[in-house]
Parts: sequence; C-alpha cells; structure tokens
Amino acid sequence: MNQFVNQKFADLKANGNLPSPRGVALQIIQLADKENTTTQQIARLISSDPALAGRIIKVANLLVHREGRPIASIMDAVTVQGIKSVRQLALSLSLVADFRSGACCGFDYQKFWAHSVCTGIAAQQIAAKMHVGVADEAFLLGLLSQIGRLALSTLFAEEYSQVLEHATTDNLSELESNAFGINHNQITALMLSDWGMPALFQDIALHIEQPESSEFHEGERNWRLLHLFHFSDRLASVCMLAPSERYRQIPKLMLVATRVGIETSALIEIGDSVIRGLREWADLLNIEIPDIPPFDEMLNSASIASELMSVDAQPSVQPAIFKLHILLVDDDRAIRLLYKALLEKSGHSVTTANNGREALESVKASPPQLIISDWMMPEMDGIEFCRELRKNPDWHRIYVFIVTAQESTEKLIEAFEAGANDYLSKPINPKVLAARLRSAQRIVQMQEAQEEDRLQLRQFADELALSNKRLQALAVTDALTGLPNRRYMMERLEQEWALATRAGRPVCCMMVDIDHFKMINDTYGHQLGDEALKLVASSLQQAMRKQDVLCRVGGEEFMVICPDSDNKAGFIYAERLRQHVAFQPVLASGKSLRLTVSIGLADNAGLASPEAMMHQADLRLYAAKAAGRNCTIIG
Ligand SMILES: Nc1nc2c(ncn2[C@@H]2O[C@H](COP(=O)(O)OP(=O)(O)OP(=O)(O)O)[C@@H](O)[C@H]2O)c(=O)[nH]1
Repeated sequence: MNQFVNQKFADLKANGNLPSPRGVALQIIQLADKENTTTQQIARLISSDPALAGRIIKVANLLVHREGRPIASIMDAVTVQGIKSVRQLALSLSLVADFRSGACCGFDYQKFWAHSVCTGIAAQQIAAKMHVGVADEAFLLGLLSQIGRLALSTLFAEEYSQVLEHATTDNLSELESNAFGINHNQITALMLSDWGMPALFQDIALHIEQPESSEFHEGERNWRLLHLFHFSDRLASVCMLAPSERYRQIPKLMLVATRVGIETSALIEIGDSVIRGLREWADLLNIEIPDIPPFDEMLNSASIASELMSVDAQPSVQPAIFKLHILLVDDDRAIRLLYKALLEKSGHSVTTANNGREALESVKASPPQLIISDWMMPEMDGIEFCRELRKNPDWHRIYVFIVTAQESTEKLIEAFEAGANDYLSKPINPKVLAARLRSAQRIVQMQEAQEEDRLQLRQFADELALSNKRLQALAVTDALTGLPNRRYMMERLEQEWALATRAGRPVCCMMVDIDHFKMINDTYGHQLGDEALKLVASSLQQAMRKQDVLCRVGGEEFMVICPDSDNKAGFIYAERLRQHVAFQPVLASGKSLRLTVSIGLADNAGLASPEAMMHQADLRLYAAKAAGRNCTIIG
C-alpha cells in the first residue's frame, strides 16, 4: 500500500471514529495481547459481560463443537478456542453488536453483517474441507473481510451514501478512492493490521474482490487461501442478492468455484450448508437475512443456461483467432453449460455430450476438431472413450484433452496411451485452458494445412496419371480417324503372333488400301479427302468382326489383324470388308463418292515372324492393285 493511503488511514484513525470494539470486548483484546495471560483470566473477564459470554459460548458450539458434548461454560469455550481466537471473536461480536445500524442511509447495515457472516461461514467450511489449516480463523477473517465498508459508512455517513448511490460492484473502490483517498479494501487491510491480524490476512482482505491483482503465485497456499476467501465473498454476495439478480450471478460463482476445485455437486452441498449456518448465526447475532432458496434449485434453474451465455468471459479467455469445432464431454450438466458458454464466447462452436458413449455418437454424426473430455463419467469414461475413438483412423487427427483431478504419473501415462493428446487439471483454470487451446489450435491448424496439401498432391497425382494415360493413348492413336496407329499395330501384331504361336493357332493380317485415292484429293481437295478417309475407316469398322483389330498404318492404308484365322477364313472376312466399302457410297461434304479398296492377305502358316507375314500381305496388296484393284489376293 502506498504512503498516501497509509497516511490517509492514520488520519482517519486519529479522529477516533473508526469502528472499534468497546467495553469488555476492548478489555479482552488488551488482556489477550499481554504476555502470560491465562485462559482463566480471559474467561473471568468475559463472564463480566453476560451477553458477550452467552454469545461466545454459542459461537464456540457453532464453530468448534458441532459434534459431541456441547460446550456449556465460558471456561470451556475459551479453552477449546484458545485465547487468540476468543480475542478475535470478542472483537467481531462487539462490532456486530455496536454497528447493527448507523447514520449512513445508503448503507444496509443488516445486509452488511449478513454478508459478512455468510462469508465467514463459507470460508470456515471450505477451509476445513480443503485442509488449508486456518479453519478456526477463517470465520473471523471472513466476517471482517469487508469491515472497511462499515468504516467508510461510519466515518463519512452522508458522502458514502452518495458514493453508494452511484456505485456498481466494479467501480465502488475507484469511487471511494476518488471521494476519500482510500478504498474499503485498503481500510479493511489496515484495520486488520491494527487489530494484530497476520499479514497474510491483510493481503487477503486487500485482494479479496480481485484475486488477480495479488502477487501470489498460482497454486501456492497463499493463492489458494485468497481464492477461497474470494469464493466465500462471491457466495455470500449471491446469497444476499435479489432473486432475479441472484440467478444472473450463479454462473460467475460457478466459475469462481472451479478455480478452488469446487465442482457443482460440492457447490450445492457447501451452499446449502452455508445457508443453514447463516440462519443459526442470524439468530445468535440478531441480524436479518434474506430468503435464500436451496442451491440445488438455483443451479438447476432453467434460466441458468441462458444466463451462462452472458457470463463475462474472464479476461484470459480471449477471442479465438482460429475457431474450432469442440466437443465437450462431462456428466456434470452445469460444467458442460459453463464451459460451453466460455468457449462459445471465445468464438468456438461447441457440442456437448453426457458421457463417452454419447460422445462417440456425436463424433459419428459430426466429427469435431477438438474434444475436451472428463475422465470419470458413468457408462463410458474418458479413457475408454479415447480408446474407442482412436480405433477409427478417420478420427486420429481429432485433438483430445482429458480432464483429470489425478495427476499421478501412472494416470497420465494411461491417458496418453489411450490416445489423449494432452490433459487439463481439475479445476480447469480458464487461463490455462485458453493457453492450451491456443497451442492445440496451432496443431489442429497445421494438421489441417498438411491434410489440404496431401489432398492437393493426390489431386495432382490423379490428374497427372490421367494425362499420362491420355498421352499414352495419343501416342498409339491416329489423330484423323481415331483408329490405333502404326506403332500400336506393330505391338499388337507381335502379341497376336506370340499368342498364336504358343497356342499353335492361326493368325492372319490384311493390308487394305483405298484405290485411286490421289484422284479424290486432286479432284475434291485434301479436306474432302480427309473426310473420305474417315468415312472409309468407319465403314471398315462397321463390317469387321469384334475380335479383329483395325489400324491405320499409313496415308490411305489400313491393316486388319484377325486372330484365330488362317488365309481361308481371312479371305471370307476380307471380301466382306471389300464389298461393304464398294457397295456403300461415301457421302463426303455433300458428295456421294464410290470408293473401293484392294486387299493383300497373309497368315502365319510357314512364316517366321510377324514382319514376314506383314511383308507378304504387302506384296499381295501390290498384286491386287496390279490385278485391277477392288479385289483380295491371298497368294
Ligand atoms: N486427304 C488425304 N490424303 C492423303 C492422306 N494420306 C495420304 N494421302 C494421299 O493419298 C494418295 C495416295 O496416292 P497413291 O499412293 O499414288 O495411290 P492411289 O492414288 O490411291 O492409287 P492406288 O493406290 O494405286 O490405287 C496421295 O495423294 C496422298 O497425298 C491423308 O491423310 N489425307
């Protein structure tokens, strides 16, 4: 705290109006602060104020001796609680008794004490549950944690009323500092210091409303205590609110609860127990408390889901740059709603599932990019879910976080071996969640970019294969007629020759040449010549057998390979082709032309190679030309 604030407090203290214990309570404090004071001396002094003595006995029963033999005497009460605790208790009870009302009209004294008592009860119960070692003192610190407000209302009754009129929860401290040079948290811390409370308590009081402003290290005892008191303060605030406002604040309270490791079921249990305790204390201290419904009812209110959507995302949950489709798996409905709201607030799209089995169904329906799954769940737990998920190769790239309360090495190894990519410790710290999500986002983004590259490469490879196929086809195809070309003919002839030789079967080939084709070109032009060539090719194709192969081997020259055929059979086919061409007029560019072909035929009988067979067919073609054309020669 800076010097100015310290000076300000010293000035306030000097004018003597700070709330402080009086009468017997003051004497108890003074006596307790002396060395060598005995329990008997304290008990005797307390007994001189029967009202205070009665309260201290009741408090001792409430705070310390819930079970077993009740405490009936002041001596027992002091012995059980210890001089130090009784000192703080006398101080607190005296303050409650003396400041039940006051001059500050804007300050609700009853509500103030109800809130303070509620904070104390919550802090005490949680401290006991969490074994943080200050359970006895936690009540008193909780009770006094906002005493600075009472101080301001006492010191500046009128001005503080005006400040309160314009203040919200968020700007109260700032308005107080502007108006009085000191805020209620600072006054609280300095008053606690003045009353001899430990330095840690002062720090807690200073940062109770904004624990992030402290310099405590996350996870350390101080940090945990501060968050414990922050949670208790928030819980008390929720209890004090009007019903409509209360429901709006529940989601925020749940968030704070998760920071101290309190899950929804525990929150209900603690909340209800605090409400019960508050009723007992209200009777004892004679303070009014509002009607507070059971926590179960508050948490399961239908309105929570929508309110969750308006949860002020913590500053650490920044808007995501790369939005993810996240599947959130948890059997705790409130946790699902809470984190769904938080993640959606960061821009991610979130689906939820109740357990591993439901989650698998959800993945089947729409695979997410990232999964945050609780470990312990009914039906199918997080580990089994992970194992099932990884069985499907399509889901290998989904990034999986397992949420666990157990961080033992074996457990973590089990999670990783089941297929988890990372783990989150319970309670999930929103800052850590945001940081881990950012790192997961980078990995998901990288994997997706890789996958895109892979798909693109595959597409390129497919296209390349297709164009190679096209090129290959082009290399063996005649561009004008679309028939296989000479190169193909040579390969095919060799294949058919080899097959026929191996099987001891015949094969023959025909050389087919259009008669007087030069004349067509010369008379009608090359273009019409081309058309006529195509028409003769298709005419030959129509007339030939399915198993025969027709190729264009040169200008106006074709070859037909006839597997399983000798010269005799081949002659019949050749004649059929020749006649088909001769009798079918060719209609080129509107002109009806009569074309004929000459055919030379040879089979494999007695020949040594396909070239020899081809050569022989060629010779016979010349013979056919010489014989007057439009005929077939076989030898
Ligand atoms: N339009 C066209 N003409 C071609 C093509 N290839 C070859 N020719 C022509 O076909 C003609 C072949 O002529 P020749 O070898 O003298 O034989 P021909 O006129 O058919 O006479 P014979 O074979 O003796 O009956 C030439 O005029 C070539 O220019 C082609 O792709 N298109």
